Amino acid sequence: MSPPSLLRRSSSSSTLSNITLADTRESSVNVADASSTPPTSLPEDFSSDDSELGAKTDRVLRGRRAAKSHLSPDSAATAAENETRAFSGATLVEPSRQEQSSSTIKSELPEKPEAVKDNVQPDPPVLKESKNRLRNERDAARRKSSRLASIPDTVSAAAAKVTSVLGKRSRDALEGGREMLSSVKGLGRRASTLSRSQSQGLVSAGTKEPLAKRSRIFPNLRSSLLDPDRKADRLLPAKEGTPTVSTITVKQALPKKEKKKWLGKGLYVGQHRHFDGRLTESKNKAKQVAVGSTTERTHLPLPMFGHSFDRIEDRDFVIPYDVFAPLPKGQEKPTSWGKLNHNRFVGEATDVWKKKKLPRSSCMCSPPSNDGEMGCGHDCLNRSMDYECDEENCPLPTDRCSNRAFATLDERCAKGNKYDVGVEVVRTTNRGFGVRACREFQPDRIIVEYTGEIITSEERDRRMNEEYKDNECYYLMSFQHGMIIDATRGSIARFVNHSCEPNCRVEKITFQGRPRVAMFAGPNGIKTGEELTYDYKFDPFSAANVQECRCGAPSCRGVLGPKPRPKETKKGFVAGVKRTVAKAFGMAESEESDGEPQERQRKRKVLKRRRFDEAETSGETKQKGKKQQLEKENDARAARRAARQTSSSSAVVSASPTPQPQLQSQSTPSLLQKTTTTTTTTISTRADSAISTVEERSSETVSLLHSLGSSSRAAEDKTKEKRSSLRQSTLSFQPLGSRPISLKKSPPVREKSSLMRKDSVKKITGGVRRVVGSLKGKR
Ligand SMILES: C[S@@+](CC[C@H](N)C(=O)[O-])C[C@H]1O[C@@H](n2cnc3c(N)ncnc32)[C@H](O)[C@@H]1O
Repeated sequence: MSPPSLLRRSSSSSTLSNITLADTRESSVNVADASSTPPTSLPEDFSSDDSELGAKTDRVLRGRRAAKSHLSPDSAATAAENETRAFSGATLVEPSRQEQSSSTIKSELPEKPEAVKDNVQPDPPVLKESKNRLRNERDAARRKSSRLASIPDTVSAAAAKVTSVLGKRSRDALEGGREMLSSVKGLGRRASTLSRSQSQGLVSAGTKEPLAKRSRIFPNLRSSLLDPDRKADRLLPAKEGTPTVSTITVKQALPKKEKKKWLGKGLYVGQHRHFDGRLTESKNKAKQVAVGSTTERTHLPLPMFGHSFDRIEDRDFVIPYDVFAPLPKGQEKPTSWGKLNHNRFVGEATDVWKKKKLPRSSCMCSPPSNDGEMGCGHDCLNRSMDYECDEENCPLPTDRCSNRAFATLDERCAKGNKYDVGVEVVRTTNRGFGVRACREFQPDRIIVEYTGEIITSEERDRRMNEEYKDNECYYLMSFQHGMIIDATRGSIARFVNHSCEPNCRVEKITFQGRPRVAMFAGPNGIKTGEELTYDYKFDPFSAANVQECRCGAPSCRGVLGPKPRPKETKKGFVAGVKRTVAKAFGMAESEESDGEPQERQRKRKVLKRRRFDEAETSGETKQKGKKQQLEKENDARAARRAARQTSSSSAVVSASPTPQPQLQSQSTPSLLQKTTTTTTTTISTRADSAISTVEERSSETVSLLHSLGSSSRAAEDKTKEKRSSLRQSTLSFQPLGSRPISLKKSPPVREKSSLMRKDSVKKITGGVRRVVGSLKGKR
């Protein structure tokens, strides 16, 4: 009978054990050692009564099993017995191999001492020597075992590193692999994973169901590794007709094959499988038809491979317009900013506003014929007059009218979320705070309203002198009726910086009878992250207020506001210097001045004089003709009036046969004098009233223009031109800087309507005055 130890070794379940067996000299004690793998099968003919050593080893072994499976030593022993029966050497090892391995080991191992052979109780010295030898061998085996065990350790550590950079799914896979490795390690040493799993209640003695449930990724592999019996069972074909306990257990533990559940919603849901992100929608549809794919994508593509072709090929790609990228939290915030999201009239401005109501306007647009097209385009009367359409002044429904900027903005801001607001304050490198877009804005789209306190110019001066005298920045902008928006307490738009090549523009629009100022995207639109800028058209009023511009645009004017006009042209200056030098040296004036021959200069002067004379003459002639005509008319009118008076006062005179002209001529001096005086007075009175009438009427120009309809288009075009020039003055920035403003009173702000009025009034009054003057002169 072969020693139990040898058989125990030969029946090790793991492949590793089998390999080790051929060249390792291990004793029975080695098998029982804590550091070695517990045997999984025992020979059928093994008996614990064979020797005390064997019995001892067996007890130790049973004790360990009990500890690992949390069973009492007795039940462990029972389990071990069951296991012994179940995992017999015959079951696990092929007979030929078994024989071979047994014989190999037998031949390699030293013969048992005689004492052992003869007597079951060996002599103590012999036993001691034997024990020493065994201990040495055991140490050697332990070293080898730990070397083997370190391999899975290294692999496991590497796996842990990889896990940290992978996604959840990949991490799960690796986790499974790692457990697998530790199981391998456990097989080599002490099956640590198994015992841990057992301690966690994942594997119970009877069933492996919970563990099987947990290992979704490699259920078979993992459970077989955790359960060495099962692996052995799988590796070595069991004897026919000898179903073992392990076979039954494995069948029970087999998990159900789980079916992957794809997501039912997400960004790409609905796209067909052959969808190519680089193609247009129509091309994609065509491709789908060509491929014949009808399957819709019901899951998200993995993000790590998304746009990989663009990255690999270093190709540009467009981010969708609705990308929203706000700044991360913790940005520097401006101090001393009182937020005010609507205009507030302050002090006298309220009265001014109440007195000077803006006229109403209305458009006559019709809905566009094509579906989806928007009405109230450039030819909308409201739009051309900078009025916004609403239910009362526009016949189009809201969703067909494109002239509802402020209504849209109000709706957007009411939502109050960051995306709809779309702008945020940002610290710039060299211009203090600025405003950036955290989303994209289409061209001409309204972005943000410029609001603040509406004050009169007097209040502006007071504030500049008293409240803001130590400020570095001012937030004043021209408004309506000579009033000013002071956005020191105002909306975020006050932080928008100037640029000589701006991406936004500022417009004043009358919405429901009230003027409002807002920033609109320029013709190129605004991209996410761009800083908003507009041209301040800054009026510095004096050189002291001129500020250096740091916009960095290629066409930067260098200063905030219009470029300063050069005082003297280089040509004139050079010519002046030349003249001075010539005079100083007593030289005759050079033949050429400013590079022009004197003769030509003289001719030019003569020509100029002649033209001037001609113009004067023709003007005089015209004036003379007009005067004569006027005189004739006046005379006739006076004569008629005199005749009427004469006929009423004296019948004699009327009855006299004296021809009318004579009578006229007789009475001419006194009558004419009187008439002329009356006429002059009447004309001058009329002129005054005409001026006032014109002034009154001009305020109605807006509504008149509207009623004129198509015939007023030409007038509108002119108005448009004027408006563009007006915007410059109306929406220019008020003087900034530390200069006390009241010292140099700012010129009155010219408004659109007032400019129209003044121009037309000037013409009319000029004409009337000329006529009156000529009449006076005649008199
Ligand atoms: C209405 S504030 C704009 C917000 C201001 N940056 C702030 O931090 O409050 C106008 C002031 O900003 C500065 N600024 C704006 N645009 C500028 C530019 N292009 N170059 C230099 N300074 C500019 C000037 O000091 C100007 O007086």
